[in-house]
Amino acid sequence: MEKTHFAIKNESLSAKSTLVENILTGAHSLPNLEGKKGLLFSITVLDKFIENEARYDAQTLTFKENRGIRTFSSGEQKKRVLNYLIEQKPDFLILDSPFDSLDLNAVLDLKENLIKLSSEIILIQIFNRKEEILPIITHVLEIKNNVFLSSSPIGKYTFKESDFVFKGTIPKPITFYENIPNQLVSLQNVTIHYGDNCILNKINWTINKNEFWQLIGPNGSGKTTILSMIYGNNVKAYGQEVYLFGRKKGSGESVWEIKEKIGYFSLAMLELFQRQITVKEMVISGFFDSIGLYKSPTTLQIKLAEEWVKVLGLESEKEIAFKNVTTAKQRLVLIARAMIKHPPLLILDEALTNLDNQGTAIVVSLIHKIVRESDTTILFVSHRYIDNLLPNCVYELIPTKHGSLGAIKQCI
Ligand SMILES: Nc1ncnc2c1ncn2[C@@H]1O[C@H](COP(=O)(O)OP(=O)(O)OP(=O)(O)O)[C@@H](O)[C@H]1O
Repeated sequence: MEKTHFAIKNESLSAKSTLVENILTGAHSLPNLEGKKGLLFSITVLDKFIENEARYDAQTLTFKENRGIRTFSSGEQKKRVLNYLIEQKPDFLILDSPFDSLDLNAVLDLKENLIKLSSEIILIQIFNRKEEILPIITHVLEIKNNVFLSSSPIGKYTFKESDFVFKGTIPKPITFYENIPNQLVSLQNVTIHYGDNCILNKINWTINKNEFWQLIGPNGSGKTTILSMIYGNNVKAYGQEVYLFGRKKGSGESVWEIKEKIGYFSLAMLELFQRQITVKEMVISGFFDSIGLYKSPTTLQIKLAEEWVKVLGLESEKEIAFKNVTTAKQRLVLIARAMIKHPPLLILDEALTNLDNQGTAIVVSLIHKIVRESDTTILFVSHRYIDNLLPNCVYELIPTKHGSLGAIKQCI
C-alpha cells in the first residue's frame, strides 16, 4: 500500500518547537503515527552537531573525514545529517524546511534522497512555499494554536495568503555617522585558501554609498567567507587588501568600530534569541550591541522603535513575544532592528530563506522601501536569484577548481 506523507505550512505554527517536540514524544493526535519513533531533520539539529563539535570536538557526522562539519557547504552538511538520522532507523522523519539555504543542485540531490526514503518511512514536511512540497506528500495537516485540526488530501487543499500593508515612510535616524567616505568596502585581489583549497581567487569588488548589491553564488562558493572579512573577524582578511570605510582592515580599527557602521541580519541570529523579548524590545535592541535588551533605552529611542513598529503594521503585536510572531514578521522586525540607526551599510544574509511567497513579497517590499527612503547601502546575500529584488548590481561568485572567481553581472 502507498504510504501517507504529510505537509504542514510553517506559517501555521506559532511555537514550532513545542509542536515538533509533541509529535516526536507522541503527545499529539496526528493520524498514523501512534507509537512510532520519529526524528527531526532541521537546521537546529545541524547547529547542535556544529556546537558539539566546537565544544567537545565530537565529529559525529564526519568522523570518517578529517574535517569538521562546519567547514562543509550547506548541501553537504544536510546530506550528512540525513544519513545520520536514517542510520537511527526512525519510523518517521519531520523535515523542517529541508531545502532552505540550498542551491538548485543541492535541492535536487536532497529531493531525490527524500523521495527514495519515502518508500521506507513516513515523512512530515514543514514547508514555506507550495513549490517546495515533495511530490510524494499525500496530505496537508491544518494546525492552529499548535493543535491539530484536520488532514486534507493535498489535491483538495487551498493555499491561502494573508494581507499586509506598510504605513507611512520609515522613521528618520536620531543618531548620525560622521566622516563616512563614498567607498564603503573595497576588496582588491583578495585570495583566500583553506589548507590546499583555494576558496576565493583574486576578488576585486568595491561597494559605494547608496548602492544596492546582491552577492550571489552556489553553496560553498565563498559568500560567508567574504562576509566574514567585512563584518566578522576572519583572520584571513589580515594581510589582504580589504578596505572598510576608508581604512585597511587590521590597521588599528577594532571589530566593534567596524560593526558599529553595519546593520546586520542573518538567520544565525534567530538561534540567539532564546530570551523572552517583545517585538518592540527587539527593535530597540538595534541601538545596542546586544541581541536582547540589557541596557535601559532612552525615551527617544523607545519612541523611534514605536514609530518603526507602526510603519511595519505591527502596532497590535508590539508587546507580543518576538518568537511568537510569524516568520515573515520576525524578518521585518529584525531588519528594522538592523536599520534603526540608519547605518551606512546594511547586510542582509539570506533574509528571504524560509519564507513563503507572500512573506518574500513583504520583506522585498521593505527592502525597496529602505532603498527609496534612506541613504543606507544594501548588501543582500543569497544563493539564488530572487524575482523582483531588483538590485543595482549583482556580484556573482563562480566556483572553479582554482577557487571562486568574481563577476559583476548586472548594473542598472
Ligand atoms: N574553516 C574552514 N576550513 C576549511 N574549509 C573551510 C572553512 N570554512 C569554509 N571552508 C570551505 O570554504 C568554502 C566556502 O565556504 P563558505 O561558507 O564561504 O561558502 P558559502 O557560499 O557561504 O556556502 P553556503 O551557501 O553553503 O553557506 C566551502 O567549500 C567550505 O567547505
